[in-house]
Amino acid sequence: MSATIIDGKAIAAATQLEIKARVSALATRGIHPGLAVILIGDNPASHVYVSNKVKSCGAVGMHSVLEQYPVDLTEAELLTRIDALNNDPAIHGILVQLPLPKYIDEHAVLEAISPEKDVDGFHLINAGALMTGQPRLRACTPYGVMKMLEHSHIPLRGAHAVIVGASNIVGKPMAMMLLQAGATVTLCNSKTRDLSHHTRQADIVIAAVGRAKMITGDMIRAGATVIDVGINRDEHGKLCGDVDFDSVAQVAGAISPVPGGVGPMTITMLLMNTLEAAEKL
Ligand SMILES: Nc1nc2c(c(=O)[nH]1)N[C@@H](CN(C=O)c1ccc(C(=O)N[C@@H](CCC(=O)O)C(=O)O)cc1)CN2
Repeated sequence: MSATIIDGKAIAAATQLEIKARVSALATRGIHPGLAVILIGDNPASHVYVSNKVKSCGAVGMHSVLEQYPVDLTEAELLTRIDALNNDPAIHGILVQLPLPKYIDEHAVLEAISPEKDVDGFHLINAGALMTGQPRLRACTPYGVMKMLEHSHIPLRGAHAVIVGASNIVGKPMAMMLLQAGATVTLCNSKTRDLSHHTRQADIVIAAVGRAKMITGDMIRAGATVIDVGINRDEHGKLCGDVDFDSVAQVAGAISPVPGGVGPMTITMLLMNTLEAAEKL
């Protein structure tokens, strides 16, 4: 293996120390950042993620509330809860864990969260602010990737970044953040012809497509930086990313692993957004 490992766990730990210090500073102004997490249904992975979010709040000295509802909660009931949290002065950040049950309109729910408390950065106002170069609250996963690149001193200005996956949560906001940092961005999707033609030209590849190990070493230019956003299970049921780590690590200059890469940064940037929302008071 020749690639340097971009250790998301270590970067997350360092960033959480900074957040903790800023939380203490806010306490001197009588402000205690608070996060409300809403979880609907019994998706086991979602349960793990929300419990890690709540634990991480405690670790940096933030207040959190976890509201868990059965899968038959109606959309109207959910909107009523969001409205109450929008008006709760002890709550600075609200997130509704995705995916939602199919019968609930995700867009309606995300737009119901006050943009000032939208610590996932998914509200149209926050997505639009990012798009027009005036970022407010930013989507946590791409925000975390930007921190990882910054921490690893990967040059972005003038670099060619290829993103594989164009979701609202990762691919699209990632493209906007990289563009704003001066990168030339290619945004690929599931219908892109000859994907490796694009990835082989990249200085930076961001894999966010949701297919286990689909980015292989032959698709990567020697020395490129590869960030793996995927969370999948391989044929043995083991957690893996969208990147075939073993073959890509032979050619890449730097690579983030799964687990221990982008995942811990997603949670850390949620804390950062909650802090930033509270600091604006
Ligand atoms: N409202 C939201 N829903 C979802 C988001 C989101 O940002 N906001 N993202 C994903 C899930 N997610 C956070 O919610 C998330 C996924 C994975 C991790 C993580 O730390 N993964 C670990 C491995 C964990 C494991 O063992 O399963 C790692 O990569 O090291 C954190 C957060 C969808 N929903």
